Amino acid sequence: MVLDLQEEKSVVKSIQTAPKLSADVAKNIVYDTRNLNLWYGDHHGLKDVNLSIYENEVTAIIGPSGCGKSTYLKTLNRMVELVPIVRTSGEIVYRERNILDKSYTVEELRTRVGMVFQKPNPFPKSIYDNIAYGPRIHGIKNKKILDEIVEKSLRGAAIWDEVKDRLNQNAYGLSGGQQQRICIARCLAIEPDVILMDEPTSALDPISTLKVEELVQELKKDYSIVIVTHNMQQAARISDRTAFFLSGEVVEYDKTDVIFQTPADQRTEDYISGRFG
Ligand SMILES: Nc1ncnc2c1ncn2[C@@H]1O[C@H](COP(=O)(O)OP(=O)(O)OP(=O)(O)O)[C@@H](O)[C@H]1O
Repeated sequence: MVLDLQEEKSVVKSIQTAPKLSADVAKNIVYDTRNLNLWYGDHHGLKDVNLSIYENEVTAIIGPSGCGKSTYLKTLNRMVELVPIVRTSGEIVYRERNILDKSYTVEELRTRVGMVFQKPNPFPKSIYDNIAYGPRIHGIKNKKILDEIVEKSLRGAAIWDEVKDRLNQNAYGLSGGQQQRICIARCLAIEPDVILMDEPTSALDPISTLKVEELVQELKKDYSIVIVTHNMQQAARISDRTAFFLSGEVVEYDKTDVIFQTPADQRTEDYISGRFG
């Protein structure tokens, strides 16, 4: 599909304006997960999960290995469907529509919900082409518009100053921390509504980790962020709400201060004080 300049501008405008419709924002809930159950074959991976994700907040998902954190995150963009043996029941209402309903296409969902993975995974392309990839798929070919999107996204991911003079160099030449911010910029280039992050700093050194954490704080002004982390200090530092998962269940979900200072459930207290996990 080739668009003329006027059409491209209108595509850009619709991508930029669509996700943040105020009429969508009943009670500021972005995702409302209702009685979600998930099975991998016979294994009951998520059990009656009820969880609301709020707009312009950072929501942390914590819990010991194998408790279902990544599984839950991957239901929010339906990536979990890539596993053929997966079955789900319940609802995940995103902006007032159930995304588990077959009429909701994955393609539509992925224009709204971006994802950043544990290991930085830039494409083996130039920095510029990494960022322009998504917009090009959406039909944007005009160089000036792509230039603007690339700069805005790299600025948004706090890496513009570091890469602006080498946009045509391969992204693989960057450090791990820089690559992760390129991946975040790539995510921003499609103007998502929500950003899902699956342990985005676990492969990074402490300084890069700090930069990504600062970035997450900045990004929540414009996006809603759900972050899976093993690092409880990180959850305490950067999230507004925290959900503690155990064996596929949400044991406790509350404001992060409450979870870390006055948890209601003994199992939460035991976990955050390092007694297990
Ligand atoms: N593709 C799969 N097929 C079968 N079982 C799976 C699959 N992926 C995950 N599981 C199982 O589902 C449960 C939850 O896994 P999940 O990866 O969501 O946990 P997690 O809390 O993210 O763990 P970790 O912190 O180790 O990444 C585990 O028992 C895991 O073995």
